[in-house]
Amino acid sequence: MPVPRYAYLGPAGTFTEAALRQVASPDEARYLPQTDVVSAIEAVRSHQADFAVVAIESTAEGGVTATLDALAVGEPLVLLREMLVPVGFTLVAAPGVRLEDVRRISAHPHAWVQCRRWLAEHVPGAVHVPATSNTAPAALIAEQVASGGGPQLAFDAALVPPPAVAHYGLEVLAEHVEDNDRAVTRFVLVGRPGEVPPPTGADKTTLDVHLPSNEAGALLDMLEQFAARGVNLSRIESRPIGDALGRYSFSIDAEGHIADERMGEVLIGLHRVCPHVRFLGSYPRADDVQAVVRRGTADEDFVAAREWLRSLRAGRTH
Ligand SMILES: O=C(O)C(=O)C[C@]1(C(=O)O)C=C[C@@H](O)C=C1
Repeated sequence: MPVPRYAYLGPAGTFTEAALRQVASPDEARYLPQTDVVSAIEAVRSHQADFAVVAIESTAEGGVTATLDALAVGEPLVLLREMLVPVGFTLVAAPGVRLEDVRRISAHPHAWVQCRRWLAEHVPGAVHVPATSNTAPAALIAEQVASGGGPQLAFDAALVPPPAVAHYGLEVLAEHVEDNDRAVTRFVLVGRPGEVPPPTGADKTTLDVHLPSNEAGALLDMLEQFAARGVNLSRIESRPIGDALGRYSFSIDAEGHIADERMGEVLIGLHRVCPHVRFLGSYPRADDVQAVVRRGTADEDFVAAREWLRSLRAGRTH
């Protein structure tokens, strides 16, 4: 059996790597670090990787737009699993730097927003130097230290995941600098379409849907497909399609599995009323919360109703 290859946002020590470790240990898989989520997703499309692990949603920012946009177009891919990683940050620097000397802080844009209040209070006026990942600046500091001082860095300190501190041998300026101690990021395992993971009773289905242009009530029509079948949504976001102003696609996470009768009926309904529906997979929920099945929406209810219709069509009257 060939060793499965996983593309993910590196370098080593990112939260994305923590999510990947929940899927496959480095002893049984090849980890392929990438500089951004789009490259990780494209590595699967180009067959350089078998799977990608990417952030899709965070308690700080909602949907990760780079991921949503990369999944919405191009060769179809599917989500196979979701992983949750608690997120917190440590402010680090090269040895010798003091907190009062810090003016420029390197951080992934999502990390910066998650520490904004702490930074405004403790390092007022600090300038954000955007980084490609949470550990990219850590690797640069470690390189500079290893090269005995090397070329000057464009920043004085960096926000990094706590496990990266020991990995890169960094100096801690402050711990727990995150504003929300319940921050979580949701990651997904992305693969090429094939078999859909079996239903577990606690599943999610991800879709990308376009609405008919210039039609009053089109959004309501689309949402009614879910509401009428008792399917709850856990995320819905609009993203520009890009071909004209005012044209948006809707990225949706719905509770349930495509194998559930009610979800099947939702997809049939969406196919009827929406010009474009991309199925991005049904997969087990990381929190294992079972879907609440509203009265009249269990599999048996749909099967019985279909049987009743069949008998009416066959000439019976009840
Ligand atoms: O995986 C990482 O460490 C990242 O840098 C990425 C990322 C993200 O894309 O949202 C992951 C988790 C945190 O919410 C901040 C940044």
